[in-house]
Formats: sequence, structure tokens, C-alpha cells
Amino acid sequence: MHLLPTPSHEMTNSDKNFDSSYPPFVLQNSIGVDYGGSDPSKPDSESEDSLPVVDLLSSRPGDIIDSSREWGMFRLVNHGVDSTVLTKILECAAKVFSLSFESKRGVFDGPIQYFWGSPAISLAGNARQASPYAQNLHWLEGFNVPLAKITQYKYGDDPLLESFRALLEEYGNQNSLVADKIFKTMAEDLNLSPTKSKSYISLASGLLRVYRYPRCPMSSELRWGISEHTDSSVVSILHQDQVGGLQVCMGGKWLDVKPCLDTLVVNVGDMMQAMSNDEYVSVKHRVKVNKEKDRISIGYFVFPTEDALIESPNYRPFTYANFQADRELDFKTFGTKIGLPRYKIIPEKSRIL
Ligand SMILES: O=C(O)CCC(=O)C(=O)O
Ligand SMILES: [Fe+2]
Repeated sequence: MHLLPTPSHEMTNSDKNFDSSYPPFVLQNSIGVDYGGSDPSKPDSESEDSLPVVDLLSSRPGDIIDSSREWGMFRLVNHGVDSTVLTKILECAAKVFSLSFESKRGVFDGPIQYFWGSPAISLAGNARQASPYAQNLHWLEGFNVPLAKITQYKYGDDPLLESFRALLEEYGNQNSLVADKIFKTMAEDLNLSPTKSKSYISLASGLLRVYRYPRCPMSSELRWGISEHTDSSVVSILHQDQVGGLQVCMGGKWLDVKPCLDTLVVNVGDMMQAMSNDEYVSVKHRVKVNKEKDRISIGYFVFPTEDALIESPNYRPFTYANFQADRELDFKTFGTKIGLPRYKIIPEKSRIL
């Protein structure tokens, strides 16, 4: 079966229906919503954010370390990821997202899984679907792509899907190299033993999430693309288009991480924060919705091996498998993850007797 993109039309104030490529919740949650007025998704300030920039080719290792300690996030240039691949993958993702909702849902039951309304992944590796009316509905749709699985698969009968898969494979491999290089710098700084380092990052666990955040009639106070969170990864690498929307929490303030061409955004994840005994920060971030434009971004996430025992003085030892299981349970119980505080050792002084 060949899947041609459905014709897409621009949404105007008089045409409030989104096209058939959007998940139904986008339409259901847009009924009766005022599209006019000012755009609350515009940045609060036009000033440039001061996120550190790391040059992977020429930088001193200290740049990665300092940024991970102070910010938990940095921009990466000269990263080695092919700029043609960066451009092509966003173009290809846009084509795939413009397929009808039904065909995306129907076709991507192989290693590339389609999800919408929630970015959370279950222990089985499936992305969850949120109820369209759920309070924590996220204004997004996406594809969950475990890299180990797509290398053994071919969408042989469909040129669009097969080129998407092949591009994701190439992009994923290039991101693995970047993540490996960054991790090695961090491991050296933290004096991790070679045995620890080996289990603390598993390139085979590499995962891509390809997101589309549909333009949203509601303001960011009502809907988030992705609400405030930290990543569970060791490190995450983000590639975003020029629309913008990513924000990072710095000193209690939310700053816009403006898109820069050919630049990736790297952030420290929960696992690295624990491995570093809180020396590095798994920084809080979130994604605002945009009233006028759809946004596409691609995240690469890498994790420890399942049985890696994460040990550092501030935490009781836990394996990555423990962390995943607890996250699953917390998600069912509280609708969100508790994450690292579950394992944090409370200092004697602050314990309630
Ligand atoms: O799309 C983005 O800018 C960020 C995505 C993100 O934070 C995540 O997937 O954890
Ligand atoms: Fe994230």
C-alpha cells in the first residue's frame, strides 16, 4: 500500500476544522475556542537566551562539564551530525505527519509506533494514549522509534515510510556517536570506573521520538505541548525546527530556548544526575504550544543497561530496571513520574523524628 500525504489546508479563523491528519483530540478540544486575540505563545522577552554553546570539534572537555553542572543543558555545534540529514529528516517527518490520522494509526504498528496526547512510554516500550479530555492531555502527536528495532526492519512496499525509516536509522546512528562522546567526557570528569561506564550507557537502548505539536487555539496556561518534566535518560539530544517553544528552567525562571540552525540542544537526564551524585543537573524543561504554526522536533534519548546498578552517595542504589518499574507505577497512581526523589537519601538533619 502506498500512502500519499492527504492534502493539507491552512487553518484560518473562519475555517476552524483541522485537516484529517490531526488526531481527533485536536479537533475535539478546539470546539468553541476563540482563535482571535493576542498570541500568548509569543516569547515573553525578545532577548537572546544565554544557554552555553559547546563546539564538539574544538572545545575543551571543560565546556561540556561546566554547562552540565551549571545549566544541565547546552547548545551543540560542530556535532558531526550531517546537516543534510538534519534538513531531510524534518522534511520527511512533515510529510509523514501530513498522512491522515487513520493511516498513521494503522500503518505504524511495526517498530515505529504512533502516539498522540501523551509523551509517556510504558515499560513495554509503547507510547501511551491519553484520553482526549484528560487533564494532562499534551498537545502533540509523535512516533516512538527504538533504534535497535528499526535496523532490522524494512517498509519495503512504501517509499515514504521506508525513506523515513532509513533516515531515522542514519540520524539515530549519528546521534549515538555524539552521545557516546559526551558521555565519555562526563565519565572521565566523574572518575567512573570502566566497568561502571560500560553499564551506565547502553547505545543499544537509543530511542528517537519524533514530535509534531499542532498549532493550538488555547493558550499555554491551558495546554502544553509537553508540560514541565525532566528526562529519565542519561543524556538527551534535541533537534528542533525554527518555530520554537522549548523552555528551560533556570534559577526558578523559564527561558525560551530559541532554535538555531544546524545546532542541537543537549540536556542531562535523571540517570546522569544520579550517576554524578547531583553534580550535573537533570534540568526541568517544557514545550509551549504555538497558536499559528505546527512545530516538529526530534529527541534522541539514551539509557543505562537495564541491570546497571546506579550508585552514588546521595541515592540508595537502584537499577535502571527499578527506575522504569517505579516510573510505570507512579504514572498509573499519580499520572506523573516521581523519579529521582524516590531514591534520594534524606539527610539526617532534615528527617522528621
Ligand atoms: O520537543 C521538544 O522540544 C522537547 C521534547 C522533550 O522534552 C522530550 O521528549 O522529553
Ligand atoms: Fe524532555
